[in-house]
Amino acid sequence: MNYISTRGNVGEVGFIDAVLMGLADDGGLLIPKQIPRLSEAELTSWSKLDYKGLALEIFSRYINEEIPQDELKELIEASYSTFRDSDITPVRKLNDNSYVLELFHGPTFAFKDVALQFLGNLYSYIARKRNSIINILGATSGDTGASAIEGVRGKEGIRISILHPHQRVSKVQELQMTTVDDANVLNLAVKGNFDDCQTLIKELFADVEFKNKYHLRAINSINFARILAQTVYYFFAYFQVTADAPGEKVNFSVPTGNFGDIFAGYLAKQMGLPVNKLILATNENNILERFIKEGVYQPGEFHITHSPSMDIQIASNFERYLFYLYNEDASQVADLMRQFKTEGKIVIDSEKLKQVQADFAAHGVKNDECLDAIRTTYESTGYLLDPHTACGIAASSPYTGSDELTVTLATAHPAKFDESIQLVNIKQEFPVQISQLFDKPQYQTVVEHSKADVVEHIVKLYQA
Ligand SMILES: N[C@@H](CCOP(=O)(O)O)C(=O)O
Repeated sequence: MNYISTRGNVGEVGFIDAVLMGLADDGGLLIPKQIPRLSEAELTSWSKLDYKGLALEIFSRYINEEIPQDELKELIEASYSTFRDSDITPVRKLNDNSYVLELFHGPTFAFKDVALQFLGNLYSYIARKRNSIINILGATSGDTGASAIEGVRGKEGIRISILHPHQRVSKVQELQMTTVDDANVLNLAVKGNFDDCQTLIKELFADVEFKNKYHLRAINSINFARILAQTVYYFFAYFQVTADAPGEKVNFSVPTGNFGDIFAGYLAKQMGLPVNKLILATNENNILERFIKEGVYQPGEFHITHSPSMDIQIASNFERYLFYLYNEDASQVADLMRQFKTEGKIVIDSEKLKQVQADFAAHGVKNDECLDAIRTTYESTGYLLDPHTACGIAASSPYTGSDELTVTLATAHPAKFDESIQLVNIKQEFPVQISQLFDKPQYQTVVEHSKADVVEHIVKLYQA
């Protein structure tokens, strides 16, 4: 399997080079040259596999012999042995045909661990095998940063700098990142919002000379390895909920800000998983909802919400979807992205909009609606949702109560967002791994929203 760029100006590369390149050198995103398509027989045989077995099957389709099977198996084993649930991502029934897929049993209590435990180990593997220097640069609205740091802290040959928006992540997210005292970790709290952080790092990745000089590596979902690892739980959940109805189509409701998690679902569907609707759940930062409903992709006003990890205007992985929407025509994608840069928006025609609406449904959840979903779900089932999952549940409501099976991705543990949970007057107990963070000293550097300031700090770490 080789990888190409959504903008068509990068020669084909293998999986490891795609991981190392992160953002494609032409400014686009890397995608597999061909999406592997599964036969019904393969799907049936996969339905009996456990999580790690499924991961091995899926990863093998995208990695080929670059990483020998036994070594890939070891990487998977090491990555998922850190999870607290033996199913890795267990599925719970909420009521009738409605399920939640719990993705928060990894070390930092968020879905990001599923991919970043793997990517952290993969980077170590690449550092050893290829003698490559791994200087990670990432941006976070809270969860990716904590998870990426946890995935590589203290690891030989790896350094990591993470930019987060100063005072715009939850207290627990901040503590998870900034209480880490390993010398290979740098936390920069940028005076700005997540989009500012993401734009800064994308500018640095797009400067290919700088990127190569400092060996910059990505851990955000611009890195295809992130998407790949996240497809596994769609398959896993599908097989759990259709055990008595194999082949039946399933809806997935996905809280998403950067379009990465839902794009992984789209990829699973293109591989042949019987997915019905992909329901895109977002908050008041609703660029993706507006795109799906109206066909216009244009950032709006920035809102601070109860689901801070989704306080995002510009969704990285949107470009990957555009590539498939425009029938894999990289030159059209490059034109559209140029247009976005100059005019600040992309408008698609009615034919394309029909296709978008066949692929996705969308709902932008207002702050009150999010709290309402937490409260009513707790009262009716005793299940406590985190505010992002609550957006997923609210967005899925038109589909639940029917005959259709619907799975909502539970992207984080509620203890990460106690500020929101307190607003509905629910008292929760913190897992010990979280409560102990409050006694630790914090390490972070507050910086202006300035490329020069960020560069100064990260270069110091990378040259250490
Ligand atoms: N919600 C994310 C934002 C970064 O998204 P990513 O999927 O590209 O890493 C976060 O919690 O940091």
